[in-house]
Amino acid sequence: MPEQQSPATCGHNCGGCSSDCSERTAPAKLTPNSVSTINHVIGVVSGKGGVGKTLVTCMLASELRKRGYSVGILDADVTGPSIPKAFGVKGPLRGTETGINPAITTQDISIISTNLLLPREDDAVAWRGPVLTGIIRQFFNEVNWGKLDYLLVDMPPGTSDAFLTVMQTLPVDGIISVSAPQGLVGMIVGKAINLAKDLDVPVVGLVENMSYFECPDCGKRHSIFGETQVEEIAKHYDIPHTATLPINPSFAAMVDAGKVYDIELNGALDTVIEAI
Ligand SMILES: Nc1ncnc2c1ncn2[C@@H]1O[C@H](COP(=O)(O)OP(=O)(O)OP(=O)(O)O)[C@@H](O)[C@H]1O
Repeated sequence: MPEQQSPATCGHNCGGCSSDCSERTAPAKLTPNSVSTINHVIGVVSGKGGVGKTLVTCMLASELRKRGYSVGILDADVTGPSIPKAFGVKGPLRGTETGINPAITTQDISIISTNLLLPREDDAVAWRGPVLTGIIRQFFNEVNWGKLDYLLVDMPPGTSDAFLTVMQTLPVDGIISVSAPQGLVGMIVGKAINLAKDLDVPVVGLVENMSYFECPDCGKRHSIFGETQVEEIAKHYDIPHTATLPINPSFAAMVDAGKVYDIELNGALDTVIEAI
């Protein structure tokens, strides 16, 4: 949690202080730049790394786009960005007087990501918390997003600086949590859900990724990582909409080939899409 300041050291920066003092004001939310309007900001979070949050972000963006919405993705995973590769887009990006132009995929999805700003996509990013959070803010309010129905924010794993910055300074309408059917994952995902609730950000959906594997020969479903927990977690945390995704090697292959848009979901994420 943010540090608690004493009245003597108070800098009137409520976003960086957990004190519940009488002068506390809600942290101001950022607004997009003068050429941009964004109708809905949705965070995709997990708490635990490697559960498929980026894949789910890309799938949700693609599905929304296929339904005719204008969509952008803000890759808030500043040190481990993978959204551009999944869509097969590269930098460099160009700037204008109002801000930086996002990369646009062939399907017209706008993307901003650290990887689009680096000379080489495997260049390491070794920035500390304040720099990372500054970049996330700039990715929101110094990018020429234009008119977007949805901006999806792919969060880094965990609940540290980046998570707090997104939840407290971006006008997030709700989050979708991504989980996997392992007890440990469920517990850690719960931390992100609880923190979002503490910050008054509604959790609108839960996607359990790698929920099962369907044998391509006999069609039988196998619970590789354990039995599904999606309904149990949703009930426990009062999350209204759930969806499950199988383990499917073709998903990873499509991501690696930059063709995430072409993955056929066959309605797998419909309940969550309709919730946002
Ligand atoms: N359901 C799935 N079936 C097959 N492969 C998957 C599935 N979900 C994710 N993957 C693959 O697993 C890897 C990790 O997924 P992804 O990058 O989406 O996870 P993440 O939660 O965003 O990770 P990080 O914590 O690093 O941000 C990727 O190679 C991805 O393509």
